[in-house]
Amino acid sequence: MYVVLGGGIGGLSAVHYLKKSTWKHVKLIEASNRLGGWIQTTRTPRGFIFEHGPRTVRPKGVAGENTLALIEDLGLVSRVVPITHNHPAAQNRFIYVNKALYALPSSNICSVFVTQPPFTKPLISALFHDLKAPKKLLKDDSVYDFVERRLGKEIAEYAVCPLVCGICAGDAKEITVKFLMKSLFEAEQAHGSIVKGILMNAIKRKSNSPFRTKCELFKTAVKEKWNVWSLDGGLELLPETLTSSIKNQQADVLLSSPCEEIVFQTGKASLKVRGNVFECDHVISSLPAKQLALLIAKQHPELGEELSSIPTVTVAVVNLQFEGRLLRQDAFGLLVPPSEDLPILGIVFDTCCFPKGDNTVLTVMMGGRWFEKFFGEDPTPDTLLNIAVHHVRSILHISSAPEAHNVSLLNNCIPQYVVGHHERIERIKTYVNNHNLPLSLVGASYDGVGINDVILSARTAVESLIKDIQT
Ligand SMILES: Cc1cc2nc3c(=O)[nH]c(=O)nc-3n(C[C@H](O)[C@H](O)[C@H](O)COP(=O)(O)OP(=O)(O)OC[C@H]3O[C@@H](n4cnc5c(N)ncnc54)[C@H](O)[C@@H]3O)c2cc1C
Ligand SMILES: C=Cc1c2[nH]c(c1C)Cc1[nH]c(c(CCC(=O)O)c1C)Cc1[nH]c(c(C)c1CCC(=O)O)Cc1[nH]c(c(C)c1C=C)C2
Repeated sequence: MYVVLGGGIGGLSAVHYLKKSTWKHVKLIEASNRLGGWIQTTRTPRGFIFEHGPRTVRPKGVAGENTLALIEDLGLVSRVVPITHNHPAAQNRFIYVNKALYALPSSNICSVFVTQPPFTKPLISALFHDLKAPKKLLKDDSVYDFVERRLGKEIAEYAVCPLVCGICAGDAKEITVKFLMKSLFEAEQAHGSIVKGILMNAIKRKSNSPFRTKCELFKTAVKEKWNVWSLDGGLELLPETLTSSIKNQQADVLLSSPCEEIVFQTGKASLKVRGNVFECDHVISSLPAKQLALLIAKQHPELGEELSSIPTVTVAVVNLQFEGRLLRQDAFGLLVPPSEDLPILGIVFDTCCFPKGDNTVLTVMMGGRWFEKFFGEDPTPDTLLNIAVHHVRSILHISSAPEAHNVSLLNNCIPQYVVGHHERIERIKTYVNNHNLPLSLVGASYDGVGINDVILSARTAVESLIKDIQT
C-alpha cells in the first residue's frame, strides 16, 4: 500500500497519478476536514467568487502544459476561463509608491526608452549599468542584491521587491536569486553581465526543433496567447474534481486524520494516525516541510533540522464585494513595495479578470514576511477587515462600504526560498536517497511554489517511484 500525506493539490495530484499508473492500494491522509489545501473558493449566495488563495494559473512551459493536460484528463476543458495577452489584466499591473499608483513597465519594447515614474531614468539605462558593473562570483545571492548590483537600486526597489511580494509575500533581500532569475544569475556568473550572457546564449543556441505537444488545450493556449487561466466557478473546482475522480477509482481518503509520526524500516514505513499505527510500502509526503519535520525528527534528527529550516510566511486575505464599477483603471491589480512600510502586500482586481455585472470584487493580501510586525500574534477578523477596507479607500478612493466580505488567515501558507534553498533541497534529497527511505517529497516547499510546480512535483515523484519498482 502507498500512503499520500496531505490532501492539498500536491497530494490529490499524487493520488491521481498513482491511480493512473498502478493497481496498488492508495490511501490519502488529510489532517483537516476538507481537501484542496490552500486552494479554497467561497461562492457567495449572490454568485460572487471569493478566492482565499490562488486564483489564476500560468499556461507557460512544461509545468503549465502538464496542468492543462490534467485539466483535459479531468474533463474540465469547458470550465476553463482564459485571460489572453492583450487583456487589460495581462497588460496592467500597478505599484503604489509615495501615495500614487504607477504602471509597472509592460512587455511593450517602446516603454523601455521613456522615463516612467517612479523610475527616474528610462529602463534602457539599466542595461548600461549592467554592462559597466563588475561581476561578483557567488554560489548564491539574494534577488535584491543581484538586481541592485546589475540593474540598479530603483529596479530592485520598484520592480523586484513588489514582484517578490506578488509571488511569495516575501522579502527580496532574503529570497534567493535562483527562485526568480536563475538564468540571469548564471549569465552574470559565466559572462560577467546579464546582457553579455543573454547575447552569448542567443548566439550559441541552436535552432530549436518546433515544440510538439499532445495536449490540445496547451496548443490552444499557445495559439490564443493565454496569459493566465482560471476555472468558471472558482479554482477549487480543480481539487473538487480531482477528489471525485480519485474516489471513483477507489482511493481510500481519510479526512480529519493528522499523521502524528512516521517510523521508517527497511522498505517499509509505519505511520501513527489518530493514535493508530499502520504500515505501508511507501510514503509520498505533500505536507509543508515543517510539518513533515515534526513527524520524522525523532528517528532522523538531521533530516528534521533541514526540513524545519525552510521558513514560511502568513498571509491574511480579505475579499470584498462592492456595488457598482468603482475602479478607475482596469488591471490585474496593484502591489505595494515593502519600502512603503504598509501592512498590505497588494490588491487583486478580481472583476477585471472575471467581470460580474455592475460590481467590483477585490482581494486584499496582507502581512506576508511582515505579518507579525503589523498584526502581532493573533489579529481578529474585524481588525484585518478594517485595515483592508481602510487601504482600499485610501489607495483606490472607494469610499462605499463593501456589500459582502470574507476574511481568511492563512497561517504559514507560503514557503520562502531563501538564499541557500536549492543547496538545502539537494542535501535533503541526498539524505533520503542515502538512507533508502521509502519517502517521496512533493508540494510547494521544494521545487516551486506555483500550482503548476506542485502538480508537476507530484507527477515526477510518482513516475520515479514507478520506475524504481519496475527496475
Ligand atoms: C494567498 C495565496 C495565493 C496564491 N496564489 C497563487 C496563484 O495565483 N497561482 C499559483 O499557481 N499559485 C498560487 N499560490 C500557491 C499555491 O496555492 C500553493 O503553492 C499550493 O496550493 C500548495 O499546494 P500543496 O499541496 O503543496 O500544499 P497545501 O495546500 O499546503 O496542502 C498540504 C495539505 O497537508 C495537510 N496537512 C498538514 N499537516 C498534516 C499532517 N500532519 N497529516 C495530514 N495532513 C496534513 C494540510 O491540511 C493541507 O491540506 C498561492 C498561495 C497562497 C497562499
Ligand atoms: C500580493 C500577494 C500575492 C498575490 N499573489 C500571490 C501573493 C503572495 C501568490 C502568487 N502569485 C503568483 C504565484 C506564482 C504562480 C506561478 O505560476 O509560479 C503565486 C504563488 C503569480 C503572480 N502574481 C503576480 C506575478 C507577477 C506573478 C508571477 C507570474 C505572472 O507573471 O503572472 C502579481 C501579483 N500578485 C498579486 C498581485 C496583487 C499582483 C499584481 C498586481 C497577489
